[in-house]
This record gives sequence, structure tokens and C-alpha cells, in this order.
Amino acid sequence: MLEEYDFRNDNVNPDLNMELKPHAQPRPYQEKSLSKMFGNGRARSGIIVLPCGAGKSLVGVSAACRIKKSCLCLATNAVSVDQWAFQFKLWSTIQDDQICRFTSDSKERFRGNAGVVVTTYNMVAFGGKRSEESEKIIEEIRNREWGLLLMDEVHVVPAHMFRKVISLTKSHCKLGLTATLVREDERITDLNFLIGPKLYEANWLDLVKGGFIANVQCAEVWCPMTKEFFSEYLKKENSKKKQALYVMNPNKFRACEFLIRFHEQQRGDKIIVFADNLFALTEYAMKLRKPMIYGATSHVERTKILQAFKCSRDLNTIFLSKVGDNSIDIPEANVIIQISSHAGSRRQEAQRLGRILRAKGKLEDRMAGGKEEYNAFFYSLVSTDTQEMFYSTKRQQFLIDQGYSFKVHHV
Ligand SMILES: Nc1ncnc2c1ncn2[C@@H]1O[C@H](COP(=O)(O)OP(=O)(O)OP(=O)(O)O)[C@@H](O)[C@H]1O
Repeated sequence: MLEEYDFRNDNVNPDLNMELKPHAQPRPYQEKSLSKMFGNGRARSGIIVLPCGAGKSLVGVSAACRIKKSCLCLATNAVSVDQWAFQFKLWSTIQDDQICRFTSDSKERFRGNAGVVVTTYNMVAFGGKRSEESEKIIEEIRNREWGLLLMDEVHVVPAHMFRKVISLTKSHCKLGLTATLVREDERITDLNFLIGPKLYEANWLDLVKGGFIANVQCAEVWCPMTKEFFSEYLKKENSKKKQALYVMNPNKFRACEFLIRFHEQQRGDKIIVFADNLFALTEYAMKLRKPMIYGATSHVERTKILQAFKCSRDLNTIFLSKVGDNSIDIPEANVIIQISSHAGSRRQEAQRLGRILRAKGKLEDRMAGGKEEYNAFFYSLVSTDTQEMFYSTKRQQFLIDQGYSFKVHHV
């Protein structure tokens, strides 16, 4: 049975006076996804899949504006909570005192009898001891009947946390948003069961043709192992060092150095280099004299680096560990170089590609037949004849299913 909410005839829950602002003009695919949700004048629960940078926020805010009841919006971390609160204010007429954030740093409450609360899955699901203030807010969240439960990045939240959040809150309609409906644990069916069916999935290449997301050239760069590294790689006693050897392969290092120089100097691009392996991240970043961000980088340092990367022409390349997969928002970047990754994760691959999908420049240049053919570049550096080749093929599967093709470059 599909869960449907007849929000117009809900006389029990107070209305929330909120409209889209006139400048908020949903694009055709955003409109289409909303029409799947509101097809018969009621709100249907389910999941909308749009690639990163295609504008999930406007879809979420539009859904809340149509239902016009209290809305609980769940994000994966505090940075996203701030972004969602900002997006609600950007696209809708919601008053400042009708929207509030609930995180460990901001414990706001809305005025009046209806509003929007933006918080994290963790804040709601947390089972430990809370401050008195948090306890009161969480009680309100649990006791209220929400018109809409808006759930961001549904593919990354562990299934048990979903169950908890859904069982702790009461909502008439649930909308899940995601860019990649793939999980390595194959628990996607749990999402359908807990939230609802997939309502709409945009075709990535159609969005590229329309100029709504960047046109990415994907390439796999095959780097032969040097003789010394390969003979070490083959030794039995080095089985634990295999990854370090194929990541630190000097030919791979040189390819990375070449690509950075080419994109910085010839095209004036902004580059992110991803490495999951911390040793490699540090070595590469130090040798190439570029800043890096990883789990232990302080908030102050991280902000300083990101600010310089965004605004200064002197800093065009940064190194990121997997902390950058989801939570760091860097719309300026248009080149990704992967030097090491999490085994065969298709989701990580898609998530990383998503970092550079934000379309830049003029719409008419980007559209099919426009001036720019490719305006973003995604490179995976792979040491040939090693395990990495196998992982790489698996990682690409999701993107290939979306219609991307990978060009192979030989070093
Ligand atoms: N209909 C629209 N009209 C104009 N700009 C839009 C529209 N929809 C989205 N955008 C812009 O596109 C950009 C991406 O939107 P948004 O941040 O919502 O993407 P997203 O799908 O949430 O991406 P990510 O997953 O990377 O966060 C933003 O700058 C947003 O303002």
C-alpha cells in the first residue's frame, strides 16, 4: 500500500504559512519529480533521486511549501543542517522565527504552532543522556505530528538508524532525497520499505545535455609499476604492504604531478586530490607542497584552507582524505584526481564525482552543442597489474550504468 497524505483536508495539524519565493522556479526535472510526489493532490511518500548539484534542496523546500504543515528535515551532519536552514530561507517565504536548527551547537525553537526543524539523524536517534534543554526539544520533536519528514542523503544513513528515527517520530509523509541509490550493503530495499518507493530518478546525461550539471570527462590513468615496486609487490612477505606499494608507485606520483600542473597552468582549474590512504595523502601533499585536510585537521585549519582554495588564485589544489566524500562543500572544484580509494565502493566513486558536478560558467556554453565540451575532469590513477585494477572496474559500475564512459590513458 502506498502511503498518501491528504494534507489539504488535514484539519488537525496547524498550517504553516510558507510559499516559494517568485525567483524559485523549479527546473523541468525538479517539477517532474514533484509531480510524481503530488500526482493526485495528495502527498505520496518515497524517494527522489537526483545527481549531486542538480538541486535537491529546492525539491525538498518545494515539497514542504506544498504541504504547508510542520516539517522535520533530517541531514547527516551539522554543516548540512546549516545548509538546509539556509536553503529554506533562500527559496521560501518562511519567517526566521518559524525555522530552527537543532544540533549540539544550536538549540533553537520555532515560535507559533507550526514550523520547520532542521536537525541530524544522530540527534534524533541518540539514545544516551542529553542536556535538559535538548531533552525538551527532542520531546517536542517526538510528540508532534509532522506533515513532512524530509530526509537528506538517505543512502548513507545506516538502516538501523532509519528504523529508529522513523519509529520515534510521527509523520504523515516521508520524502527521501539522494544522489545515488546504491549501497554496498545492498540494503536499498530497506529504504523502500521504510520510506516508500522510488518516485523519480533523473537521467544524469539528460541533465548534462540541458547544461544543468557539469559535463565530466572520466578517465582511468594506467600507471605501470616501476620495476623495484613491482618486485616488492610480488613478494609473499609483503602481502600487507601491497596497498602502500601500488599507491606509492613512483609512476603514479609522476602522473599526479603532471595532471596537477597541466590543469593548474593550462586551464586554470581547481583540483581536489583524493586519497583514502593517510600515509599516501601525507607523502603526496608534502612532496607536491599542497595543503591537505583529513580527519584530524582542526576546524580552524580546515576553514582556512577551504577559504583560500575557494577565493585565492594562489591555491588551486588541495588533498583530501575520505572526510571530503560527503561533508565538504566545494562548488569551485572542477577536477578530481583519485590516488587511492576504498576498495570497490561504487557509492564512493559516485559521491566523489558528485563533488564536481556543480555546473560552472554560462548555461549556453554548457548546453549540448555549446562552446565547452568538457568542463570537469575525473581521473582515477591505477597501478597496472595490481589489485587496484580489479577494484577500479567495480567502482566504476554505477557511473557506467548512468551512461558515463571511462577513457583509458596510458602513462
Ligand atoms: N531551479 C533552480 N533555479 C536556479 N538555481 C537552481 C535551481 N535548482 C538548483 N539550483 C542551484 O543549483 C545548485 C545546486 O543545488 P543544491 O545545493 O540543492 O544541489 P544538491 O542536489 O543538493 O547537491 P549536493 O548533493 O551536491 O548538495 C545551487 O547553487 C542551487 O542554488
